[in-house]
Formats: sequence, structure tokens, C-alpha cells
Amino acid sequence: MSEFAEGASQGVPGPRHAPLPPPPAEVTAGPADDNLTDELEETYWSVHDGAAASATVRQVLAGLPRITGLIGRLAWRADRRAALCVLLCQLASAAMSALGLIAGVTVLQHLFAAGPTADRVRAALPQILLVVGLLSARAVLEAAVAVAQARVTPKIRTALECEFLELTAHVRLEAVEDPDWHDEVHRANDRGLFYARQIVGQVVSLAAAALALAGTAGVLSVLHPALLPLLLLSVLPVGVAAVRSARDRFGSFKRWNALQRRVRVFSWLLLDVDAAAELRSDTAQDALLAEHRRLTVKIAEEDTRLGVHAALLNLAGRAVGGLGTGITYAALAGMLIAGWLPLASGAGAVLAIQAGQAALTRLVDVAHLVYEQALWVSDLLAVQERSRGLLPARGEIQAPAAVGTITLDDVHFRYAGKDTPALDGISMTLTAGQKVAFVGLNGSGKSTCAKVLAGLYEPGRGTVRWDGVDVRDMDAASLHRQVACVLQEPVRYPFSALSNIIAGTGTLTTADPDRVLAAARAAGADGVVAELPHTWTTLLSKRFKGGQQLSGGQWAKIAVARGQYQNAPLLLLDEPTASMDPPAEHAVYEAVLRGRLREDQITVLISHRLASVVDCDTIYVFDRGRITESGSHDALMARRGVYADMFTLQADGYRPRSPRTKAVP
Ligand SMILES: Nc1ncnc2c1ncn2[C@@H]1O[C@H](COP(=O)(O)OP(=O)(O)OP(=O)(O)O)[C@@H](O)[C@H]1O
Repeated sequence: MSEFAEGASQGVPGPRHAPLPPPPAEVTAGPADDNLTDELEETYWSVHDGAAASATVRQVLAGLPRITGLIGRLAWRADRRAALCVLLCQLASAAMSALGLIAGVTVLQHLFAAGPTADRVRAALPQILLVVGLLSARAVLEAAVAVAQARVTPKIRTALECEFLELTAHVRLEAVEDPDWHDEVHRANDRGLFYARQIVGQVVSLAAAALALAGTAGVLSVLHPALLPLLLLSVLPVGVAAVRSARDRFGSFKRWNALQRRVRVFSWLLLDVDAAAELRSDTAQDALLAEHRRLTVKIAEEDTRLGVHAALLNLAGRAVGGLGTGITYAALAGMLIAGWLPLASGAGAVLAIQAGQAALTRLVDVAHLVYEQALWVSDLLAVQERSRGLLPARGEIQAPAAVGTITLDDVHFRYAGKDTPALDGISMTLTAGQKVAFVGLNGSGKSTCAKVLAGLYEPGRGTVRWDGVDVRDMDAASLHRQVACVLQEPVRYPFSALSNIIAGTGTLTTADPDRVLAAARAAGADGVVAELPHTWTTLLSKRFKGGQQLSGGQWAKIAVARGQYQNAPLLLLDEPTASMDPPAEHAVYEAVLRGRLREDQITVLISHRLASVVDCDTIYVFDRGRITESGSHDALMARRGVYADMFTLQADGYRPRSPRTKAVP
């Protein structure tokens, strides 16, 4: 059924819907005070925030070996020597701590022995020096760990970042246009790479804490095997309190983060350069500022609530931990009184238990952090893996630098999620030196056909052949190099004018000056560059000091020059001139058609302004994914079909109207 019904008055179609009641007199710009975060949708970049708060201890523990292995492999790949140094120095440092503790107990044994104090101190001196030596060695080893970590961490991040961009930048266009892919890639870029850097240090801290705990257990078992269960008794309550506190912190962070996102909506709007003019003319700033203030006050309240809650939780944790410590010390006293343990070993046990408690608290904290960060890093690696499967074909054959014919044979193409095909059996042959145009209504398939020609989309059915060779058998990158595409909304590179023109040849820095000038002239961009303060080297972005802003039409000319400079056997221009006024577009298309830099180039123009394409050798008229008419302008006009109707309609629009009779005042 049609979406529209005949309107009540004069046959004008009107929308079909139920009558709309008037709006309320009051409305909030954001959520109500008591529901600031709950109605927020989970955004693509926040899916793992607070995950550690809901993970069980078993999940966190079970994940650790995999994460440690993963980071170990990344470190190994990035810098073997540094990775090995971190591992060995970390182990050695833990051994120094344990030995230091044992040496400390021996010192105490000497000090607690019978005899004059001076003799006891003298006897303890070598052990004291040993303790000092061990602690100094530990400090040096920890510094070595930090240095090696500083070497390996940036390398891991750089390697991951380069590999990530290298892969995602080459993924097939169809995949890039999938919104889910967009979310995944941005999440990996924003969070995955960020946490990939953080997690290395965290894994090192985790290993240090685990080794310290193991070292403590080792020392206690040397002092007396019965001390091991005592350690468990004393650290378990501490561990429970640490888990509670870590979860609470992660849960709170999720809520705090949601509030920050709300605030950012307003700061973005207030700072956005595109919104600036309208905000000022609407005088909407004060309203936005008021809402911003309301939310920031809420954040301040949330901060205070969190701070107080954390302090209370900490107190409760310490109370529980203290209870465990009390029980431990009572048991220790019992062992001393029963004569199971010499006094010096008892004192050593107290030190070891304290060190063990501190190590466990750190271990729990870091384990939660590592668990959550690992989700982001795993995401990043999963995107990299998926990207590998989405790369274009790497056929054996290289696309030729010159082509005689490009043939499309019964090409079909359907976008993912669409019921109707965008191309429904397109056949055409383009020959070297030909100038052709694609015309037709919006959505008729012109741009899709251009992208299939450019090798950006692979046809679902049918073939595209270059001099008889199926492009599916060609290396996709080599094909892209032989097609110069100037698409709707061309990219505005924030670089110099010169870099903008040469970017299509795979370099931003090395130019062929004569060819650049010729390309700029052919596109009508020479006038644009000549008026810039530093001509070719002027930065085309207001974001940089001295950068210049170009108009839409000026950008289009630069983009056409970029296409011309590429000097490819196939040049596609898909309405890059849409933002130009008709005479300017006409001038650019005239320049493109007349000032071609290579005679054998096949030029495909897509335009809605038919006056721009009358000089083309062949004009293809698209309608719902099919070609309904084709031929030269004269042939199509003589045919009196759709093209002739469209052309006449546009031409009528430009014809001067008969002057109106002046109204008598
Ligand atoms: N990225 C895309 N994802 C899904 N559908 C798309 C996509 N691009 C185009 N389409 C659909 O494919 C059909 C053909 O679109 P195409 O852009 O090729 O038409 P066009 O003739 O170039 O239109 P226009 O004159 O508006 O540029 C349309 O129905 C359009 O909605």
C-alpha cells in the first residue's frame, strides 16, 4: 500500500498517520534527576566497562593464564631481549625478596641469641650486610624490569597499531559499510589500542605480586610447615575484602562513565564548529549550559558518594583483614609458647605474613584490572583476525597500466540487507579514449556501477573484464592503482594543496611538478591554488596554524585535479561537483573532457546536470539498476525517451521566462 494518501485539499498527497496531539508544555533536555544513567544505551565503546565488577573470582582467575600468555607472546614478538629481561629480572627480584626475608630471620636469630648485645650485633653483621645486598640487588633488578618494560611496551603498541590500521585500511569496502563493523573497528581503535599499552605494565605487576606471594609462602614453609595454613588464614579475609572493593570500584566506574558521556553530549554541541553559527543565532547556548551544569553537579555528587563509599568499604575490609591478622597472631603466639617455633622465626613469620597480605591485595586489584583490560585487547585481536578474512583478493595478475577495453557482462550487485538489487544485469563495453556518462534518477545504480568498475565492489553475478581478464583474478591493490576515482564528497585531506593533489599516487611528499600543474589546470584547480597565501604548500585545514578553509566547489576542483594527476587508464568522476554552481560544474567537466592528460584514458562522468555530459561519446541512462537507454546525446534526443525528457525539463529550467507585467502601484 502506498505510504501516502491523497490529501484532502487539491489532490496534494499527504502523509497517512493518526492525528498528532499537542506536545507537553515542559520537557527535559536530558534524563530526569533520579534516572541519569539508566536510560543510556550501551555504546559500542563501553561494552566491557565494569565487566570485572560482574565477573566471578573463578572467571577472573581462569582468565589470567590466557591473558599472561597472550601478553607474553605479544612482548616476545615485539622485542625478545626486552621480554626475556622482564621475565628473568622479575623472577630474580622475587627470589631476592624471599632470600632477603630468610636472611632477615637469621639476623633476628643472632639478635635474639644469649650473650652481650655488642657480640650479638657483631655476629649478626654479615647477615645484615647480606640483607642490604639482597635488597639493593632487588632494587637494581626492579629498575631493570622497568627499563625493559619501557622498551617493550611502546613496541607492542606500535606493532599492534600499525598492524591494526594496515589490516583495517585494506578491508573490502562492503565490509567497511557494515555498521557493526564500524562499531567493532572504532572500539578496537579507541579502547583496544589504549589498553594494549596499559596491560603490559599490569601483567608485570600481576606477576610481581604473584611471585611475592609465592615467595612468602616459600619462606614460611622453610620457617615451619605449620605456618602455611596460618598464612592462608590471614590472607583469605584480606582477599575477600580486596575482591569486594575491586568490584565496587569497577561498578562505580561504569556509572560515573555513563554520566560523563551525558556531559560530553553537551560539551560536544557547545564546542562543535559546525553547530557554532546556529547555536549563536538560536541563542541556544544558555539552555545547553544549564543542562551541562545540572549534569556536572550530579557528577560531583556521584564523586563524593563514591569517595565516601570507598572509604567505608576500605574500613570494613581492614576490619575483616584485621580480624584475620588477630587470629593469625594469636595462633603464632600459641606456637611460640608451645615451643614449636623459636622467637626469631616468629618475628620473621610476622614480617612474611604482612608482606603476603600486601601482595595478595595487590594481586586481587591488578587481576581485576587485567581481566577487564584483556577483554578490550582480545577485542582488538579479534578485529585484526576478522580483517584478515575481509581483505580483497590478491590475485596473481597485475592490472595493466593501459587498457584497450573494459567489459561489464550481466553484472548484478545487491547491498547487504537490501531486498532489491542495486545493479540488475548491467552490460557495457568501454574502449580506450572513450568519454562516457552515467545519468539517471537518484538511487538508479550509477554510483554502484562506478564502484564495481573501480573494483571497490565485487559483482554478485556477472563479470568485469579488462582486456578479457576477469578482475577477480587480478591483485585488487594493483587494480585500484589503475583507477582514479573522484567520488561524491571527496576527501579533504588536512595537508598542503600539493599533497592533496598527489595523494592518489600513494605519496604525500613526492610530486612530479609538471604533471601536478597540468592536472591542476585540467581540473580548473590552478586558480584555487594561485589564490592561496603559500600557493602549493598552503595547509588546507583550519585546524592547523596558517591553515586555509576552502569552499565546497574549490575542494571539488582539488579532488578532480587529484584524479587527473593519477594519470590512470580509467578515470571515474561521480558528481564531485555537486556542491558547485552549474557554470562551475560545467567548467570542470569541460576541462576534464577537453584537457585530458592521456588520450587513451576512459573517462566516466556521473552527473545530474545533463548539460555537462552532452559531449560524451556514450551516455548510459540508468533506471532501477538497469540500463534503459544508451547512445550519444544527439541519438538519445532523437529517440525522445527518458533522457530526452530529462534534458528538456532541465533546459526549460534555465530558459529565461517572459518578463512579468509590472504591477501598477
Ligand atoms: N552503501 C550502501 N548500502 C546499502 N544500500 C546502498 C548503498 N549505497 C547505495 N545503496 C542503494 O543502492 C541503490 C543504488 O544506489 P546508487 O548510489 O548506486 O544510486 P545513484 O544512481 O548513484 O544515486 P544518486 O544519484 O542519488 O547518487 C539505491 O537503492 C541505494 O539506496
